Amino acid sequence: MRLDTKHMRYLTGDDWRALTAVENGSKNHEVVPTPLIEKLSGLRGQVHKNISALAKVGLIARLKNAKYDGYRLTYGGLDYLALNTYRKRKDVYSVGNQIGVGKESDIFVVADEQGVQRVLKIHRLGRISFRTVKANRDYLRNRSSGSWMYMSRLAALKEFTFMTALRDNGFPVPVPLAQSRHTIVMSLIDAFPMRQISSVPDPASLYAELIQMIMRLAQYGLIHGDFNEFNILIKEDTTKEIVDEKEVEKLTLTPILIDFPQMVSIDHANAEYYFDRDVNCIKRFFQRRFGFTADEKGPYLAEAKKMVGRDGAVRLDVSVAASGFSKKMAKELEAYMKEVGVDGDGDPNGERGDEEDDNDEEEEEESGEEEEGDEATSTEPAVDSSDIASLARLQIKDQT
Ligand SMILES: Nc1ncnc2c1ncn2[C@@H]1O[C@H](COP(=O)(O)OP(=O)(O)OP(=O)(O)O)[C@@H](O)[C@H]1O
Repeated sequence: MRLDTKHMRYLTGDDWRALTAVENGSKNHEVVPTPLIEKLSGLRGQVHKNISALAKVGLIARLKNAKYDGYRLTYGGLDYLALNTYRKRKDVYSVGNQIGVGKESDIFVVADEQGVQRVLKIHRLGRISFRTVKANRDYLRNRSSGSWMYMSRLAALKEFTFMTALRDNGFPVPVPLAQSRHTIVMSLIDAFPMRQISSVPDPASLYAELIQMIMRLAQYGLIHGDFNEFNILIKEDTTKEIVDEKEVEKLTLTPILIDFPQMVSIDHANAEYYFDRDVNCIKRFFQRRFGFTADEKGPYLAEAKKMVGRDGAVRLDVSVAASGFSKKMAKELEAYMKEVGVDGDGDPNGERGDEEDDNDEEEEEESGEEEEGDEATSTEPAVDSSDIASLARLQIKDQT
C-alpha cells in the first residue's frame, strides 16, 4: 500500500478531531458508531461534514453491513494520524519516495525541516496472511477488526524499543528517531542490502564480522531470529593510508542491522532453532554468493550461551520488557506471527511484498462488507531520493 499525503494539507482542524475520535472509538468498537464519533470529537451535529470529508479520501470507511451505522479507521487514516504526530513534533516535514516494500512494511524516505533525509517505516502486518493463509481468516475475524492495526503497532513498538536498546549498547543499527502508532522514523543508511551485492574483496573478514555480531547479540541475551542478507546493509567507507610512502585507499565494509522482527531471548523455547537458522543463513549465503566456506563448524547455541553477560553486558532481552515492550506484548505478537505463518525472510515458503502487488482489495471484497471511500492510490514525491545509495566500489546486483 502506498502513502498519498496530498490530502493532508486540505484537512481542517475539525477533520483531524473527527479522525482522532474514530481512532479513539476503535479501541472499544469494531465499528465506531456515528454518535460516538460526535461525542468523542466534541463536534456535535456538524461532525457529519467532517466524517464525509474523511470518508471521501479514504481515511475512514463506512460499514454498511454492521448492526448499526458506523465507521472504521483505514490504514490510510492511521498513516495520516502518525504523520500528523510527526509533523507536530517536527520529526517529519516531507514525505518522499518509497524505497522498500517489505513483506510486512512499507519504507519511505522522508525529510525533516532542514531537509535531512530519514526513513519512515510503516508496519503493515496481515498483508501477506490475508492473501496466502486463508485458513487463518477465522482466527482474525474473531478478534476485533483493529487486530492487524494493533499488531502493526506492536511490531513498530518492538522495533523501536530494540533499536534503541541495541544502539545504546553500541550495535550497528540505524538511529531510532521517533515512533508513532504503527510506524517508526530512523536515520537513513547510505548502503545496499547484502542481497544486492555480488562480490566483496574479502568475504572471510565480512563473514567473521557477521558471526561476531550474532555472538555479540548472544552476549546481550538475544537471538536475532531473522539474520540474513535482506536485513543487513553493507556500508562502504574508504580511508586513505600511507603504504611505502604512497597514499593508498583502503575500503572498509561495515554491516548494519536494519530489521529485527523476530528477535527473541536466548532463553526462548526455540532458541536453538532460531540460532542455528541465523548462522546457517549466513553460511549458505556466503557459499552461494561469494563461494566462501568457513573452515570452522558452528558456532552453536551452547557456545553462544556461555557469552551471556560477558564483559558486563546487560541482558537486553530482560531490559526491553521494562522499557516499553512487555513480555505480554512479545507473546501476543509472536502468537499472531505464528498464526498467520510469518517466519522471517529465511522461510522458504514465505513471500516478499516486492514480488507481487498487495491484495488488500481481495480481503475487503471477500469480507462482504461494502465500504465507502477509496484507499489512497498515488504517491507524491516531495523529496528527491535519487542520491540515496551511491556505491563506488562494490558490484551491485540488479534488484530483481
Ligand atoms: N534505515 C534504513 N536506511 C536505508 N534503507 C533502509 C533502511 N531501513 C530499511 N531500508 C530499506 O528498505 C528495505 C526493507 O526494509 P526492512 O527489512 O526493514 O523491511 P521489512 O518489511 O521488514 O522487510 P522484510 O520483512 O521483507 O525483510 C531494506 O532492504 C532496505 O533496502
